[in-house]
Amino acid sequence: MKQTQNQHSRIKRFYHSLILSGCREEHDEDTRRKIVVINLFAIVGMSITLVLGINAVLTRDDILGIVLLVSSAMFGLCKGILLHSKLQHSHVIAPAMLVTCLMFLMLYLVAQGGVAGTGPLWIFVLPPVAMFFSGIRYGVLFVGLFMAFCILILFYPDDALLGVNYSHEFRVRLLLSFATVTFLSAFYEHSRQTSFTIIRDISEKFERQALFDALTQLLNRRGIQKLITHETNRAQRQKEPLSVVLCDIDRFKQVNDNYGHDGGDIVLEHVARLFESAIRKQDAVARWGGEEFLFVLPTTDETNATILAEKIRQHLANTPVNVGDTSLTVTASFGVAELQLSSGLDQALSLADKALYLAKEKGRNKVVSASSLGTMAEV
Ligand SMILES: Nc1nc2c(ncn2[C@@H]2O[C@H](COP(=O)(O)OP(=O)(O)OP(=O)(O)O)[C@@H](O)[C@H]2O)c(=O)[nH]1
Repeated sequence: MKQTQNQHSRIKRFYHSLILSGCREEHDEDTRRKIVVINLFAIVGMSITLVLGINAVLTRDDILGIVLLVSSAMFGLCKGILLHSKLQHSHVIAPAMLVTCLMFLMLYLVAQGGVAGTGPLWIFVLPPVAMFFSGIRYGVLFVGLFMAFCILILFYPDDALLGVNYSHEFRVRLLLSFATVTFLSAFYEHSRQTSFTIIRDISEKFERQALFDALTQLLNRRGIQKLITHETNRAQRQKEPLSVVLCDIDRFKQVNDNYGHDGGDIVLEHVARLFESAIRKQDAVARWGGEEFLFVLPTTDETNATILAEKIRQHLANTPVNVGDTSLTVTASFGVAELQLSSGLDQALSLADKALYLAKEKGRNKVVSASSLGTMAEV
C-alpha cells in the first residue's frame, strides 16, 4: 500500500517537473496554461532539434548540425530555467529565450536552406508561438524584427547572405504567406485574450454573487462560512476568545406590510450600512437570513461583544431611515454568545439564537447574552 503511494507521489512529482515547472500559486489560470505550453514546447523543441542535429552531423552537414545542437541546448536551458523553482520570473525569461532562440534558428534555416532547401517551411511556427508566449505587442515586435532580417537575407544584393538558391517568386510568396500567418496569429491571440478576459470577469461575477448578498452587498450565509471556519480554528489554536452575535430586525413584517417590499429593502440596506460602519476591520457581519444578521467578532469575549451589540442597538434605534416621505425608526434584537473551546461553533450559534429568541420575548430592542440565559429566562 505504502509502496503504491510512494510510486504515485513519484509519478506526480515527475509529471509536475515535466509539465508544470515554473507554475506558482499566485499565477492565474491563463499564466498556468501558458507555462504548461512553454514546458511542452521546450521539451519538444529540445528533442526535435537534438534528433535533427545528430542526423545533420551524421550526414556530414556539420554547420547545420552544430546550429541544431546549440538550439537543442538552448531549449534545454529554457526548461532548466523553468525547473529553477527560486527564479521569480522564470515564466517570463524562459519564453523570451525560447522565442529568441527560435528566431535565430529560423533565420539560419532561411539563409542556408536546411535539408534540401526545406528550411523556410519551419518559419511558420514562429508567429503563433511568439504571439502566445509574449503577448500581441511583443509578439508583433519579435515577428516584425524577424521579417526585417528575412527581407535583408533574401534580397541582399548578389544573394551574398544566402547559402541556397531560391527563385524570386518563392522569396516573395514566402514573405507574403508568412505575413498572412502573422496577421492570423495576432488576430487569434487577440480573440483568445478577449475571450479569456470575458470568461474571467463572468466567473468573478458569479463567484461574488455566490458569496455576497445582492441587496445589502454584505457576505451571505455561504460567504461568511469560510471566514467562520478560519476564525474558529485560529481562536481554538491560539486560545483566543471569539464571539458571535445574531441580530434580527424587530417587526420587520410590519415594515413590509406598511411600506411594501421595496420599503423593506430600503430598511435592510440601511441596517447593513449601519452595521458595517459600526464594527472593526477584523470583525465581519453577514446577512444570515431574510432580516437576520450575524456578527463574527475575533479576539472578543462575551462581555465585550455584549457591550458592542448594545452600542449598535442604540445607534440603530437613534438613526431613523427615510422610506418614501416617512422617517422610520428601526430597532433590532441581539443574541450574544462566546465560542467555547470544548463545544465548538454550532453550540455558540445555537446559544446566540436562544439569547436572540429571549430578547424578542422580553419585548424586543434588547441585547441578551448567552451567559445570562438561565437567569433572564426566569425573570
Ligand atoms: N423587503 C424584504 N423583506 C424580507 C426579505 N427577506 C425576508 N423578508 C421579510 O421579513 C419578514 C420577517 O417577518 P417575521 O419573521 O414574522 O419577523 P418580524 O416581523 O421581524 O417579527 P419579529 O422578528 O418577531 O420582531 C417577512 O415578512 C419576510 O417576508 C427581503 O429581502 N426583503
